[in-house]
Amino acid sequence: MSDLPTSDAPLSIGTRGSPLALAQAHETRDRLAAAFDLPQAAFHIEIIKTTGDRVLDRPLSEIGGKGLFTREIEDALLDGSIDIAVHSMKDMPTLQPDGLTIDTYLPREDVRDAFVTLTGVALADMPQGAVVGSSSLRRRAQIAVRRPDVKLVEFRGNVQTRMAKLRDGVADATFLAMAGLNRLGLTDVPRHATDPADMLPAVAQGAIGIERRADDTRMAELLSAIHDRDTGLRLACERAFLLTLDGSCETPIAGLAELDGDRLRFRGEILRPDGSDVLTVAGDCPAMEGAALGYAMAENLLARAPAGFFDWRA
Ligand SMILES: NCc1[nH]cc(CCC(=O)O)c1CC(=O)O
Repeated sequence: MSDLPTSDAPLSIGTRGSPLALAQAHETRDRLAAAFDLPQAAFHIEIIKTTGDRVLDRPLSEIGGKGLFTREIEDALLDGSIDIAVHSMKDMPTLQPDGLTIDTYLPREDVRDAFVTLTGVALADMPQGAVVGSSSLRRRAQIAVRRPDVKLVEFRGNVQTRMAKLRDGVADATFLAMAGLNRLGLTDVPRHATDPADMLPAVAQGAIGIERRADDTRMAELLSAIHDRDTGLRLACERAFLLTLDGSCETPIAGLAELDGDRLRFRGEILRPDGSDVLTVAGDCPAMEGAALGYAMAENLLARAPAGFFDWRA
């Protein structure tokens, strides 16, 4: 391997500064260090504040716009001040700006949503009229479908803030990604992992992707050493599904592709935000053909969606 990073010329890893983002950047650094037998000093972690980090008082769906958590980081890649950027793929826009690419994925964490309370019960066991805090359009719609009696309140913030809100009685429960809890080592947070067969996660949930300049062949070569092929195959399908639906809406979307031998099996759904309608789709394909399947699954939903399905915001 030519041209490995050194402590004099470290590889610069761009990331947001949240505890979860830092854990993901450290995992990326540690995997690269292990793959090439490099010291930590051969890497530099560059923390970059994004619009999504600055605006804390409004639901993200209200701020709107693409790339709330990514624009400033992508600018740093484009101007050469960092070499790679580590992202939660769940938060990534489906298309990257000209000149950038994501083709490296770390092994995927748990894809499930965790239903978090002070006691660890499931959503189905919550009392009538319980209050659930979530600012995710998808989770809110999925809760409304399952428990129309539940009262939904907006809820943002990191795990500690959310647990404090539960203790203060602001809400009885919230949803968090199992992946985040696991990556932060938060084993003591009472949670009930929801089976994806009961509630589909967000597209790309639990996946970390690494972005680089498209023409940076040195980084391409380095990153190929830590790429997880299975995650890449699953994400190709899920991201094609999202991309195809994306143009039309800010509609709640869920989807999950899983490998079964040499087959990829996908399930997806779109919902009305109030939970009054859910359309689901499922299919499978050879593992290498996930992008075509994701596209076809989305086209299927678009063809079946009743008039006005995507117009809820108007
Ligand atoms: N939207 C925020 C976000 N982006 C990624 C994760 C969790 C980790 C992951 O899914 O990879 C979270 C927090 C959450 O949903 O609980």
